[in-house]
Amino acid sequence: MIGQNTKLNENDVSTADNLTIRRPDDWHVHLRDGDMLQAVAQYTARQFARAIVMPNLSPPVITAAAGAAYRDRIMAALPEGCDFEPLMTSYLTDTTDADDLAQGFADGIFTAAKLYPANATTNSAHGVTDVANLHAVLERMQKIGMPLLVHGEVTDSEIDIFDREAVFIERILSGLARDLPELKIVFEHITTSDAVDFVMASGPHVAATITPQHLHINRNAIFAGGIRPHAYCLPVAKREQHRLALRRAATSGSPKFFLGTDTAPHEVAAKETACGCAGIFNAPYALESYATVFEEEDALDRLEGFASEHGPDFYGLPRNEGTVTLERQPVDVPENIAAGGTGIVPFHAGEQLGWRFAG
Ligand SMILES: NC(=O)N[C@@H](CC(=O)O)C(=O)O
Ligand SMILES: [Zn+2]
Ligand SMILES: [Zn+2]
Repeated sequence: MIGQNTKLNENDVSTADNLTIRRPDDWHVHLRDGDMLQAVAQYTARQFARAIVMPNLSPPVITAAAGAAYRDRIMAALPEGCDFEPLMTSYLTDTTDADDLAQGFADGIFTAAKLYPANATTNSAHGVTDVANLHAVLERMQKIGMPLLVHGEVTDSEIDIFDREAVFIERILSGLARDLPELKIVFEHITTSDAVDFVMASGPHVAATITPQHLHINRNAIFAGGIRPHAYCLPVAKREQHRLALRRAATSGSPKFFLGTDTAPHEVAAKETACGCAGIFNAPYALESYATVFEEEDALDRLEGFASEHGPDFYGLPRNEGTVTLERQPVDVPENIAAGGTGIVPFHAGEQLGWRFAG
């Protein structure tokens, strides 16, 4: 719904002063644990009603008991009575037990299960070495309607880092989708036109999340005038042609694409170092960042579908009640957000965005 505007036609999406949409969800977040969880959970809970919480803690969240305990720690990190629901995920390993996983899903502890190819990204050392090891687990997930979430990159060091997503589609994902046609698969944080094409060509059980950073930056941002650790995440940003394909997909109105920020906080000290961690912390200005892209693409009227409808529809969960409003007002993104000793540099640090989250 586009807000009333006294000066302009109220149907003119691109010039309205505010934008009110159904309360959105974030279908891919890293909330971490301990002090970092305490520092960052509020940012996701402020903008989103629900979030799919990644299980790549150290050690990873594998059992239903660990998932339930982590959910309790997340709620304890938020103010009393906070209206936010963390949706927990189980980290798949070579030895995941199908019965345990199905039980965790039936008990409402796990909403989905996450496939990290071993060593693909942060805290994925316990990930899956060969999807063949997961066959029985994936068949069970298909049967019970439990979504599979995928970090879609091969880990073969012989494969160029910019090709790892496309090669993952060829070598692994296309076979999975073919062999398990009813399995709900979310291809997480897609970064290439190859991924967009694959999702579009697949049946209704294959969807994808798209992050703000992959809509805003291409790989040049990582090397702009020097090496830029705060623009580095995995999968790494690709060429401009891929960014443009992602923008078309996100703003297309297709129910196969939905919001997943992949907010991935790392302290400054862990980013600005000889071997900096992968991950961009975008939770504090997530909706403002997406709204900027949708406005640039003349598609503000499609933000609600992407942010608040396609995700729950795919997962088979109810859409949220209530609304949030974005106002057309300049917002200065700070250089650093307090957390731990050195803080975190947020996405868009030092920039001005044109939308303000009004609650
Ligand atoms: N996206 C990232 O660059 N990093 C994530 C892991 C992930 O989502 O792959 C993290 O946990 O830091
Ligand atoms: Zn990932
Ligand atoms: Zn992630």
